[in-house]
Amino acid sequence: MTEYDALLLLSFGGPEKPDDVRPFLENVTRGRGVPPERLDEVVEHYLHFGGVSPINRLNRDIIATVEAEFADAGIELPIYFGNRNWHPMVEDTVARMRDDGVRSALVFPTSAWGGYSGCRQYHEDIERARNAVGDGAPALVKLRQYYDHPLLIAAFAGAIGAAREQLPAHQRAGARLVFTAHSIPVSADASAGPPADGGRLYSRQVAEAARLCAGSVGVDEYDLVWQSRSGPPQIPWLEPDICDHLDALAAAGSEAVIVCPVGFVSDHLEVIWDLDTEARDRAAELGLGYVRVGTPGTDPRFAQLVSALVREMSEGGNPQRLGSEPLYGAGTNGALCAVACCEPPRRPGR
Ligand SMILES: CC1=C(CCC(=O)O)c2cc3nc(cc4[nH]c(cc5[nH]c(cc1n2)c(C)c5CCC(=O)O)c(CCC(=O)O)c4C)C(CCC(=O)O)=C3C
Ligand SMILES: [Fe+2]
Repeated sequence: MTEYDALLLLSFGGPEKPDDVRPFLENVTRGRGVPPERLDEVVEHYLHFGGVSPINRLNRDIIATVEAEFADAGIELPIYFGNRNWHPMVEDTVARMRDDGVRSALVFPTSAWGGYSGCRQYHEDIERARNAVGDGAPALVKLRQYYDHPLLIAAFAGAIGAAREQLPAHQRAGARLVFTAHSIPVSADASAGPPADGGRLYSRQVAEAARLCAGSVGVDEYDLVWQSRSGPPQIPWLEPDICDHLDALAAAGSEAVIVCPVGFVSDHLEVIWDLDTEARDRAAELGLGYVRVGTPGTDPRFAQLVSALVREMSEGGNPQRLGSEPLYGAGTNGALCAVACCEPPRRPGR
């Protein structure tokens, strides 16, 4: 059994006060060709919530539930928290880990998926942080993708059932189940995963997770749509967009929707703005009943999932999983998990 001294929860990061919003967005979009008009729009989304993204608080809540779960499970690993784009920055956290004497740590990413943004970029964060710390930086071993883990699917399935109960009784049976995940450029999806697997690893994993969740709640007919597209309008991203899809459902005579944010582990800004604000308003205009499914982050099964991944990595054994799409994502010190996996798109100016 390999010995590890700590777990690092590695996430995206978000602003915690109005003055943080611009510098945070500059970190996120550095060199990525996101047009200024889109950025101005996103600034407004954050300011709508007082300039505070819920994401850091949610990650601290996740850490608290995982600490309790580790205590129950007899896993003696302190948990550290670091982000890609905002404080606590992963570089600072890894420096603190070194100062605390951590030699070797597991890294739990808050994205369940393959693809550049959801997986490879986390390897890059690990490598950048270790380089910044230099001598004595701990070895960092990233945990694998977990999009089809039975505990994740069970948490979503439970939340779908609970959401259905929130609809008025007469809408429950007929409500359309709609899964949604973060859109990415079609070109980024095409290069997601090792080329030998044929690409599209992100959208294939999302589609499989949706199928598994629907199956767990006994629903045969459902939809998968995308949200929160960014980038210049002439570049194609995964479609249909959630709001366009609500129009189509209303036109086809649907009376209500159950919207499941299968692509997100917690209620961060894309969920509370794009779903709880924009999509909900659209549904109201269309006269569609609307309920949004809760995310799994604070479900005890999510903490158990972290324990299970830690055990799997330290004790070996086959991954517990329900799906069959290719599964990657584990790597040491930022090394890629497979040859040419999730090559980043070429962007202007790079
Ligand atoms: C696949 C995916 C996930 C899920 C996997 C994972 O969780 O990692 C995710 C998560 C998140 N994305 C987030 C925020 C943002 N994403 C942006 C931009 C982008 N996201 C992309 C993809 C993804 N993003 C892409 C292809 C871009 C275009 C620019 C680029 O090529 O990188 C921008 C720039 C402005 C905009 O254009 O919207 C912001 C502010 C937050 C924090 C929210 C909060 O504060 O609560 C979280 C968790
Ligand atoms: Fe994003």
